[in-house]
Amino acid sequence: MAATSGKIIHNGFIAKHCQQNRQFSTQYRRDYPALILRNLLPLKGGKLLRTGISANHLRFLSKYQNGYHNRGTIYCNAAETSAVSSLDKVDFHKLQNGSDIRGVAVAGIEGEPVTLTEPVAEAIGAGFAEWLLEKKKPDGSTCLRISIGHDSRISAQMLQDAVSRGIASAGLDIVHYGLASTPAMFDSTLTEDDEFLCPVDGSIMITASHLPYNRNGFKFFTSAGGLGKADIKDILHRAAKNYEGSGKRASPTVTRVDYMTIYTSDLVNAVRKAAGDIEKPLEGFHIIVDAGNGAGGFFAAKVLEPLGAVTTGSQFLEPDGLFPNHIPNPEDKTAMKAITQAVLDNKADLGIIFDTDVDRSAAVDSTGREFNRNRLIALMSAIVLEEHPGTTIVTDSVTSDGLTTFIEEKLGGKHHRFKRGYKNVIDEAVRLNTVGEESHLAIETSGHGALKENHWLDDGAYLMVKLLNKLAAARTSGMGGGSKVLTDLVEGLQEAEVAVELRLKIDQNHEDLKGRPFREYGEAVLRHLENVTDTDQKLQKAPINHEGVRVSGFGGWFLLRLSLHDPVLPLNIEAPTKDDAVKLGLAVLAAVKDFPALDFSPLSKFTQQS
Ligand SMILES: O=P(O)(O)OC[C@H]1O[C@H](O)[C@H](O)[C@@H](O)[C@@H]1O
Repeated sequence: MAATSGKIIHNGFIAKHCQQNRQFSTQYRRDYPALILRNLLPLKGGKLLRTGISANHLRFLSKYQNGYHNRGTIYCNAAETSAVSSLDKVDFHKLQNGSDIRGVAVAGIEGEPVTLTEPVAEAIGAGFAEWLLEKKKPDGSTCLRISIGHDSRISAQMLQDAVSRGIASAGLDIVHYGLASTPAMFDSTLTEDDEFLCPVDGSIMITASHLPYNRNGFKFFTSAGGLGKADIKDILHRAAKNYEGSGKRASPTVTRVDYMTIYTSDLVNAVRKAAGDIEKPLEGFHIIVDAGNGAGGFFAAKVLEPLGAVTTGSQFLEPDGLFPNHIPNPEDKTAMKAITQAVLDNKADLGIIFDTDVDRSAAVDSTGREFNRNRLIALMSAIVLEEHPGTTIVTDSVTSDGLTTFIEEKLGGKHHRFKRGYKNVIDEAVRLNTVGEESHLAIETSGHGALKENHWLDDGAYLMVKLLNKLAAARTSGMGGGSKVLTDLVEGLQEAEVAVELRLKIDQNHEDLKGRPFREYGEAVLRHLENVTDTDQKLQKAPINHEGVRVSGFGGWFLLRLSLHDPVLPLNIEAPTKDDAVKLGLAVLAAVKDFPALDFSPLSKFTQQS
């Protein structure tokens, strides 16, 4: 969604940030009475003491931090940032996580020292600003502008202020959006709207997606999309230099913009337009949202309700960076159980669940059947193939054989199974279009998904808008209410009785690595597995495969591959029965047990169960 019309700024004001002590304090401007916070939090000289913040205090702070209220000035240090001294030597490259930056931002968990300190974040902010200057090469008359948003994590404000100082040191303008979603941040690089100071030249989302509360990180965008691995490496390289250099300190001038107003009104307008310009196309539908206390709570009040839907029974809409109810993650079984139960208890038509930063989503129909993983891809493929017959659907590597059959035989499309990683999948769909193969959907089993019609924006909320369009259109054409229209669309998708993912860890300190990086070791395991399966008559290697070793046999399949981020070999097995799945597991076990640095105990355990 990229807005192009003029709109009114809400909450727009200028906030000047004062120069801060490099090691300790972060200044927040709030109109919540400073006294209340002072009573609750241990203060010393206008700053929080750096020890003894209890879980309750953190919870209070996490909720409090996410309001849009401003003015009164409070000096505090929301998250403890110095388990390592702030000027300790830092290996910046270890903060790279594929095409994101991630680290530990809150102290207190044993064995997880803080790596994302204020000085580190400040150096990263400066690194991104320098990278952007080099990319855009503005002439002297223009000043580049960067938008910054964050999810509900308790370290969000601390990191936001620190990256802002870094950006200001490079002389760029800064716009704060407050609590926002990752897709909204990308959207702000595309939207043309002077009043909202858009488009921005670059954008930063402060999030660590579904990871635990003590982690945090950064995602970066320009109008060309999310930055790739090489760009992140470059930014971290620059950050390391900034961190070591003396670096000039800057007091950023920040403009606050309620960008989520633009973003949500675009989502609302998309549904209205698809329904033939009806004001309340979802009137009479009961739809429940579960935001898992992440940033997605807006979807109930700002998207569904204006469209006429009833949202009672929605849960965990309040931002709470300690995630007290469940992990905001549609891949998590507890999270899916929570939304399913809410739909059944409230006799709702549909349930919608988001991850923390709303770039991933899943749904549940009125009978409690989940639309996630392969079923969500099947549903989205059905919708997109109705609009674009024959188009190619690009997915990640762990998708099922049943999905391929469904897309190709039932829907008449083409399934291009590529690699794991949302950026890989999106980039591949973009590439296919450039070489003449039409593709309109790139989607992962993780719940990430992007459409060509939506600028290839990786947006969990927009995926849900496509489902809402379908509900609204079905009712308009007299096809009856409820989510049956969606359930009917995935009719015929074959789903395996047994579907497991086992994650086999590589011990990086094991002598069998002989000092090699874990990736080399993992690749050696994969090569060996490939050779062994080549000689087994009962197994057939997938003729086209872009990642790891994918093999069919015993009516099912397995895929062993290297994790995108971790020293782990994830193994997916799908089969019609447990016995068949065990046979596939035993074939893998026979090959990997020659590698002592690999912890294959989850696989041994799986093959012993019958
Ligand atoms: O390779 P894995 O460890 O399974 O992780 C892969 C996943 O990592 C992150 O969560 C990305 O956001 C996903 O796009 C990706 O699929």
